[in-house]
Amino acid sequence: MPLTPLVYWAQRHEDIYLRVELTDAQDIDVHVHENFLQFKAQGHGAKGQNEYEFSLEFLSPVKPEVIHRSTQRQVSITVKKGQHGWWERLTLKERKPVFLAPDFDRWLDESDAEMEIREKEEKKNRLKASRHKEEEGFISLKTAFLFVYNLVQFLGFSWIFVNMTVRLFIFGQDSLYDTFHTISDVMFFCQILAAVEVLNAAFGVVHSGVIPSLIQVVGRNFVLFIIFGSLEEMHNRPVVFFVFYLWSAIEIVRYPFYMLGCFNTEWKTLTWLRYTIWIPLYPLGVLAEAVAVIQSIPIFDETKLFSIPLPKALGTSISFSFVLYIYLVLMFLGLLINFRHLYKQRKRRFRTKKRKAN
Ligand SMILES: CCCCCCCCCCCCC/C=C/C(=O)SCCNC(=O)CCNC(=O)[C@H](O)C(C)(C)COP(=O)(O)OP(=O)(O)OC[C@H]1O[C@@H](n2cnc3c(N)ncnc32)[C@H](O)[C@@H]1OP(=O)(O)O
Repeated sequence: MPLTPLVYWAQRHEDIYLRVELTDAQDIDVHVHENFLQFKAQGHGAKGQNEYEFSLEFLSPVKPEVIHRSTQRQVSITVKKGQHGWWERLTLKERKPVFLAPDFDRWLDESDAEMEIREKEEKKNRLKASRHKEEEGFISLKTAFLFVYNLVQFLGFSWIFVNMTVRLFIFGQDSLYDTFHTISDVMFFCQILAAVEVLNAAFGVVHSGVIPSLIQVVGRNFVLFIIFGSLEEMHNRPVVFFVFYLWSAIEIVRYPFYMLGCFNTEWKTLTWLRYTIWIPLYPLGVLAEAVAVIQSIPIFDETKLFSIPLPKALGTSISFSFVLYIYLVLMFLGLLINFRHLYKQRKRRFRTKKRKAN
């Protein structure tokens, strides 16, 4: 014959807690329907090892989900109230069942329970506020980092652009022949640093595309380090002037635009320039780079620099110019990808602005 275990109870505004005095309980079966709870389990209770069961008709309906957890000493049951609120008693009948008693370990009266809710909410708000502070700290660190990065690049490219322009006015055509000697150190610095842009895009620091940034940085550094840097014969060619001038012309607009963006500010003329002057500059820049690559092909063939040695049976070596022919095709593809990307950015930017203005 099943016996009834001792059951202790307590409540909060949202939950009912039941503690069933059964040790080593097994085959626990708890069912809840509307305001009815039924419990059945095998275990060691007040009357020794036996099957124990009880049922409760709650004061109000409860939610059907019920959580129970059994430990060596007891079975804990949590039932969610159907509606948030305080119950004046647990059961529908005013006379409480004899096996039921208050759980003084968890007992709180209504005002204490309200205080508990308030404390929990305050704790949550404090946590939220500290998270918000952390986020703000991270954002200001990110803004500071981007601002300094953009400032350094802006100063570098401004120095290049102004220096080349002044030299062009002073020395005329002669200045085209010694661009590499006067400018290359700063250009090397700026272009190595530009690798940061690929990392920024890859780690989501800024909303730039990774592929367009990679094409831009790899493309420029290939020309700078391989074509110009490794061939002394290229140093005095006017093509260096055109490549450097076209690169720096966009950057003295792009970096100040980003600097203002760091503070959610914009200057309309600068925005328009950033999203417009690439239209002539990009094809011209790639054209100038292609001319540099084509000019370097006979030099690589002659000097055999970077040529790839082959096994004797196949011939002596493959000239690096073979790689350069492939690169010329890649340049064309890179130009298409970045042109499309910049066109989309331009459309997005001006469409958003127009919508905001309406
Ligand atoms: C896989 C490798 C293969 C290699 C193959 C090589 C082939 C090579 C072929 C091509 C070679 C080209 C070489 C380059 C030549 C030239 O440069 S010619 C001169 C003219 N050039 C240009 O006009 C291009 C200039 N470059 C760019 O515009 C960029 O580098 C870009 C990656 C091509 C595009 O920029 P992107 O960042 O995607 O667009 P934006 O609209 O400007 O930015 C998006 C948002 O991100 C914010 N942001 C980006 N960077 C920063 C930053 N540093 N600081 C702060 N904020 C930044 C920006 O504000 C935008 O924000 P929202 O407006 O809020 O979206």
